[in-house]
Amino acid sequence: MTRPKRIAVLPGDGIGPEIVEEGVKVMKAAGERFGYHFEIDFGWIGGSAIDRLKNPLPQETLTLCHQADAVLLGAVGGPRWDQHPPALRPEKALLGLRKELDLFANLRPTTLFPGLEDSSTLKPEVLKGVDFLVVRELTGGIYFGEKFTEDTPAGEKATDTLVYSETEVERILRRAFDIAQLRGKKVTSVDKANVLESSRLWRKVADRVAKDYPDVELTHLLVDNCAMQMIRRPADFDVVVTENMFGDILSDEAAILTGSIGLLPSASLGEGHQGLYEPVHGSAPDIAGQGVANPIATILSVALMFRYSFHDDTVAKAIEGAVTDTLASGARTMDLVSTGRLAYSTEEFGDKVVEALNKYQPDPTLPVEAMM
Ligand SMILES: NC(=O)C1=CN([C@@H]2O[C@H](COP(=O)(O)OP(=O)(O)OC[C@H]3O[C@@H](n4cnc5c(N)ncnc54)[C@H](O)[C@@H]3O)[C@@H](O)[C@H]2O)C=CC1
Ligand SMILES: CC(C)CC(=O)C(=O)O
Ligand SMILES: [Mg+2]
Repeated sequence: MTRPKRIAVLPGDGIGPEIVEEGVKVMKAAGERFGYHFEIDFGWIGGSAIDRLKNPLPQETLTLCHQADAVLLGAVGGPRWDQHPPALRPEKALLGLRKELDLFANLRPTTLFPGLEDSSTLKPEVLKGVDFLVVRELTGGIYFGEKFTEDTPAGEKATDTLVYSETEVERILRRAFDIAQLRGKKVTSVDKANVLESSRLWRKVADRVAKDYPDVELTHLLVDNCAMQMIRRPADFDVVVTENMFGDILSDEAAILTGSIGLLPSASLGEGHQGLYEPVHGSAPDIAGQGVANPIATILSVALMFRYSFHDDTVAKAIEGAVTDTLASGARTMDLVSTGRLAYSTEEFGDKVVEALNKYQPDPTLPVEAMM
């Protein structure tokens, strides 16, 4: 039996096309091995869409995404478009797409691959046992609030507003608690309730929601303290739930626990099965076009696509296992390589993962990942 799936693929800007090519390669290899047939539609987004169609998020791209079972995205943005007006910036497309598909829950898993302890700038003993999930609210908060600039006697004045409704806060907290029940049963809710009204609402809702999950332990942390604890005692965290901007910042920090931001995947989900899968990192203009970007974050995002949109943990685990095996064989991209060792190109690493995927034997003793 072949399972048909329609995938919208949006390579975007900078290293986006390079890493997405490897993600698609692994997705197709997984499809061949595990009986999926993919119909792939490529779409323009971000700066490349501005250049071609004068619109960072063209209607045809939105239509492809609406029709798809899942969306795979590279990254958007770059210095070329940094002076554009707000509505014509590449990043506007990403925010618009997340909002349009109502993907309010951004899952950003942080785990340490065996053998990569030396790639992190932190001490190996601090990293032992790191395995947590940042659940970031993705369609509200300061990135979506009213913003404007005005001329005043004190010069130009710029305003960004941070707004959250109880409904928005409750649905992301419930998602975090639901996931925690399937993991380590610990939720750390991160806010700035000593200063922000929106955070006081967040904390009040978190306390109320927690009453429905008596088996899950809730801890509140102020975001500044959380930023510190995350690198001081990272193995203590299980599910970290927070608002949009705090989650954006904390998840980049979390990348350093694993060795590189080139390793962190993400899944953006709403109420249904459809999801947007993309690396946590950006378009990395500093290394774009050189064939040296780490494709692992994108490949692991494909694994999350199988897990969350196709509810197929076997394939997700096979892809994750293939990445683990490839790293165990000593293959490293430039961001992970230790001095004196040879780095694989983006393409070579992708080929290695496909090779490992074709050889991968599932471990029958491993439990099937608990899924929502
Ligand atoms: N989801 C998205 O599309 C995102 C887009 N951006 C955009 O990307 C552009 C660059 O932003 P930055 O702040 O430089 O963040 P970035 O994440 O693109 O890069 C930060 C650093 O990490 C490195 N890096 C990132 N991904 C890598 C990979 N796969 N392999 C090896 N090294 C990697 C880069 O070379 C750079 O030194 C900006 O225009 C920004 O707005 C930033 C974050 C997310
Ligand atoms: C446009 C930005 C909000 C993208 C970003 O940094 C992210 O989602 O991590
Ligand atoms: Mg970010």
